[in-house]
Amino acid sequence: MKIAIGSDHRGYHIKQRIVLTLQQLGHEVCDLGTQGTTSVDYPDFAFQVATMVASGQVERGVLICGTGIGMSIAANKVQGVRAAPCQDTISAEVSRRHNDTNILCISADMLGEELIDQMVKAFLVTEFEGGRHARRVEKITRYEADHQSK
Ligand SMILES: O=C(CO)[C@H](O)[C@H](O)[C@H](O)COP(=O)(O)O
Repeated sequence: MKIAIGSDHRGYHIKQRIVLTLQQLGHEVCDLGTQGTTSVDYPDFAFQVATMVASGQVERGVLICGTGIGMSIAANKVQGVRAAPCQDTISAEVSRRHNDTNILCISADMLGEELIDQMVKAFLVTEFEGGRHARRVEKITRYEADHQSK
C-alpha cells in the first residue's frame, strides 16, 4: 500500500520508527517531514499528507503530533479526508470498519511505541464494513460537497 506520513517536532522520533516499520511490512512510504526536532507548525504537514490522500496519490495517511488532535483538526479541513485521532487499537480498527477513515492521527506524547505499532497495523489491515456505515459516510461526503467554500 502507498502511505503518506507526516509529523511535527513532537512526533518526529515516532515518525521515523513508523516509517521503518511500514517499509519492513512492504509498504511504499512517502515521508513528508518534518525531518528533525526543530519546532514546526503541524498544519503544514497535515495539509500535505491530507492532500495526497484526498487526491488519491496515496491510499492512506499517518500523522503524528503531541496529541494527534491538532493534526486531525487540520487534516479534516481537506475535502475527502476522514482523519481520526486514536488512542488505542480498538478505536483505530473501528474507525476503519465504521468510518472508512483514511488518515490515522497519533499522539507522540501519550502513547507507547508498541501500542502505536499495533494501532498503525490495525488501521492498515482493517476493511471498511460498508452497509449502514456507508450510508452515514455518504451523508458526510454529500454535506462536504454541498458546503464547499471554493
Ligand atoms: O496540536 C497539538 C495539540 O493538539 C500538538 O500536540 C502539537 O504537537 C503541539 O501543540 C505543539 O506544541 P509545542 O509546545 O509547540 O511543542
